[in-house]
Amino acid sequence: MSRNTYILAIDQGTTSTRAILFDEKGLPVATATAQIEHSQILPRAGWVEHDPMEIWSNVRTAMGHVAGDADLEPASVRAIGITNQRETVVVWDKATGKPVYNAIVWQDTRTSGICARLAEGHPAGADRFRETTGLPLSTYFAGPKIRWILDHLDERGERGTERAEAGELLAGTMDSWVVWNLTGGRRGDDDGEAALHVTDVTNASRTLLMDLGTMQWSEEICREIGVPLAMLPEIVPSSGVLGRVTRRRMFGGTPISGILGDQQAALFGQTCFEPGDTKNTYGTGAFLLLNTGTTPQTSDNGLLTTVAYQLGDADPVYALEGSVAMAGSLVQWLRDNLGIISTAAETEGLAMSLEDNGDCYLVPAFSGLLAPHWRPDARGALVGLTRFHTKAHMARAALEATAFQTREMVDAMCADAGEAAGSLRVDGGMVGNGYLMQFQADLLGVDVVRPEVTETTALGAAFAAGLAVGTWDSIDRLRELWREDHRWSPEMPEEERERLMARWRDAVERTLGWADAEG
Ligand SMILES: Nc1ncnc2c1ncn2[C@@H]1O[C@H](COP(=O)(O)OP(=O)(O)O)[C@@H](O)[C@H]1O
Ligand SMILES: O=P(O)(O)OC[C@H](O)CO
Repeated sequence: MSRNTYILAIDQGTTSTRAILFDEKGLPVATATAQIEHSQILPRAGWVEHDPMEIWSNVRTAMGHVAGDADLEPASVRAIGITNQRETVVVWDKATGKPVYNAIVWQDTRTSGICARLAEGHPAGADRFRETTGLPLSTYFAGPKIRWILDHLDERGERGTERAEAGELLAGTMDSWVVWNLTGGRRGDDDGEAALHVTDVTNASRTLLMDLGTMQWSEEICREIGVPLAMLPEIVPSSGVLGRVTRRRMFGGTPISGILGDQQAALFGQTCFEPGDTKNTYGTGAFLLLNTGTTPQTSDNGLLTTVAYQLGDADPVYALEGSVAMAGSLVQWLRDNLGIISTAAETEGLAMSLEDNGDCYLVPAFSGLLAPHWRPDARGALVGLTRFHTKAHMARAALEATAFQTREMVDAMCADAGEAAGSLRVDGGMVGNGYLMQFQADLLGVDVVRPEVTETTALGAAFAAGLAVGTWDSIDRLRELWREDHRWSPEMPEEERERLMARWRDAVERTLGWADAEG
């Protein structure tokens, strides 16, 4: 293999960490990929944590697998790109590099009280920070999670707030944590290298703390939420050399030149560079992003305004996003909690064994509903059951739930953008399910298109990193690398599509108000 030819992408996701090597054609090198799962720590209902040290260890192990590829010379890796589960936060001690608490995961709802208190009595309620940040007050985002950790330390007499204000504690999303460790980590190891504390604009735009207009932390909102500025990372563009891997580690000296939150990375990997380009990722959750160009667009229909990417010192590009928490995770729930399937892929055959859905709907509001409803008080429901129903109906209802939720987000996007969607580019673990993809095309009434490389998240991070070091000279070159693999076209009559949507909306209504909004 020739030198300086590859880009290494590290994809630190909700359930696993992947390391994938890409060549100059944007194709993964099959012998140099690794995927390692980490523990999901569920201390009580609604709480979800990860062990940051386990994740860091998995990053190193995954990189080790890639480095161990028999044909690879480490020096032929030209740059590293990082992509990550967004909103999940780590707070760590700057001096020791040790986390002071487990990472609080994006799905975790323990901050419902903090969010409700911040919204209470304010004329705009949960939308009080939307104009500045693009986001509603919700347990989903990172800022209130950081505040929760500081409160927790204060309650235990561990001076969380004081130490954060003094810059002794640092906070960051998973990108910050991985970069900190790759570039030096614990001080005092000591070859004089200082670890970097940075985050990219896309991750920062998910904290509820960043001003979308200035791309800087909003001092006012940080004060309101109670997150000291001294503990926050520097915000950097998504593509640009920000530092190098410390000399004492694997791939020592390699530039780190791309960071993107995973959903923005998938948008980038799908080469959705033009305003109007849209992708949907079907993984643990489902995330629909629409490129809206260089002006942030506010949603009147329950979507988020977020940063799509920023290349060097160019103007940032924005997106509208619809996020739903439960998609593939609902299939996992059928497998792990109910035990009615043994693999996720089985759902396809079960769904196809039926002529219709038997008027049965499964609304996965397990921890409330995110876009476009934003209802923390909703809880899951299976409606329409009779003695006739079987596990095949449950499997089909679980798959269809993902398609119905996607259609709700697409409808919101069309209402905001004032135009109907063209085709939809798709990726993520569930796109291997032909039944779901056909049903999605039927329900949307547009083509659903899967690319050849479905690891679009990792690919997006590789693209961002490679652009910065000259592997690719422009986004036009990246566009040429995207290739279609499969297309599903709508076959369902319009009347049937709308009948099914009406039944779904009715089912959703029945889940609202079941739980206390403050958890
Ligand atoms: N053939 C399939 N049919 C339905 N769901 C699937 C299928 N294959 C994988 N999944 C679901 O996709 C998810 C994994 O997708 P992935 O993109 O790897 O997720 P993430 O990156 O969020 O960890 C799992 O929740 C799994 O249940
Ligand atoms: O790690 P994933 O693929 O489940 O993505 C998680 C999202 O970034 C949460 O916003």
